[in-house]
Amino acid sequence: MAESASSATALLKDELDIVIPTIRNLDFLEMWRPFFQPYHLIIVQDGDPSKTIKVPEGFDYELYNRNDINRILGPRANCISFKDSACRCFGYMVSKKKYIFTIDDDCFVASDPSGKPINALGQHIKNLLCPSTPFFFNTLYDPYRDGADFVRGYPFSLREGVPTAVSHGLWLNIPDYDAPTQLVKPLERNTRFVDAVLTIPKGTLFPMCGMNLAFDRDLIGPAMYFGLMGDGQPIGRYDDMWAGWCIKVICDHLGLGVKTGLPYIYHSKASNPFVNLRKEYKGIFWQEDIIPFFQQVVLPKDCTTVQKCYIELAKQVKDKLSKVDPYFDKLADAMVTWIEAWDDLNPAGASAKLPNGKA
Ligand SMILES: O=c1ccn([C@@H]2O[C@H](COP(=O)(O)OP(=O)(O)O[C@H]3O[C@@H](CO)[C@H](O)[C@H]3O)[C@@H](O)[C@H]2O)c(=O)[nH]1
Ligand SMILES: [Mn+2]
Repeated sequence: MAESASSATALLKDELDIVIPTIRNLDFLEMWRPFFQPYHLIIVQDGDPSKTIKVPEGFDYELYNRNDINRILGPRANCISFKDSACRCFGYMVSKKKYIFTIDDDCFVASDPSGKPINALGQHIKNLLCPSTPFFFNTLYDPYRDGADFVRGYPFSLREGVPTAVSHGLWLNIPDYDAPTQLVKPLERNTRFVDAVLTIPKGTLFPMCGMNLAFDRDLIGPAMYFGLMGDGQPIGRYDDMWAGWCIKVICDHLGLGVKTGLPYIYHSKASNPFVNLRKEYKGIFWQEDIIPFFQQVVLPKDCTTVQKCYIELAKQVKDKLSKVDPYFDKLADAMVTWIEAWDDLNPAGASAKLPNGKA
């Protein structure tokens, strides 16, 4: 029987939104009901806005389609992707909560090796409420976990850790492989459950997947822009990757932590590798320039807020990546538009206790 988060016991019930990008009906929520029901959902409906998305009874949600995005953002709506899961970042922008958990609609409840259903949301909350250790690697993994600690030789001056901004979960069954790997290994399934949560060390980038991801919106929200993907764009399936590289250099600069590992979800279906190849191929060779760019990024000391960091990053993208392809010039402008829209919808000091409801 799944351990359920009743309204009374649901951790961060009024401080966390669940953001779901979708082009399908949301029947998958039935299996998540024991864990998700107490929480507010923000559904970002992609594709045809005239299509009706069915949400199972009993969930508290707000739903935005493309007409809503255009109405709310006006001309700035062009920074939100269309016909790509990148549209989910609109949900981050309109949320009024401190925490976000985002999950794909083909991600089901996974079971741990004992067969117990995994409360992925509960584990993300644990990860976010526990410090990270980006400055010195603890070889016994998460030192704050019951039954573990800092090992001998770990500097005591670093044992307080830093605030955790991002919790990156993993996937059983269909792994998040790129199209070439998917084509070479069509039958490969991830059956390996690794019972660990790791802080990604400072100065190390990672490939962030958006299908099972949580973050502290107050600490890093403005940098969680999923870029220009999908319709009318030369690239797709690099939405979460781009956001992951941006948030990691900013977290490193601001002294915030990023964790990966538990929780697992069960990724139920593989998207079409041929369609994926068409979306990804430019990214596969562009990233050989993008990664060295992010590895050399230095943010000035006076970049003391996420917005200032992000605007500075956009400038450097424009200066140094536009020569790779004019797309990056457009992307850099969209990064600035995103921050303008974010600050419009989230004026500094606005109470996080605002009621739910359509922006
Ligand atoms: O045009 C679209 C397509 C899909 N969605 C919604 O987005 C998620 C993910 O869709 P799907 O599971 O079909 O695709 P995956 O390849 O498994 O997605 C993963 O790869 C990355 C693609 O960027 C991403 O990080 C992962 O999500 C579902 O909820 C679809 O309903 C959409 O909104 N628009
Ligand atoms: Mn999927």
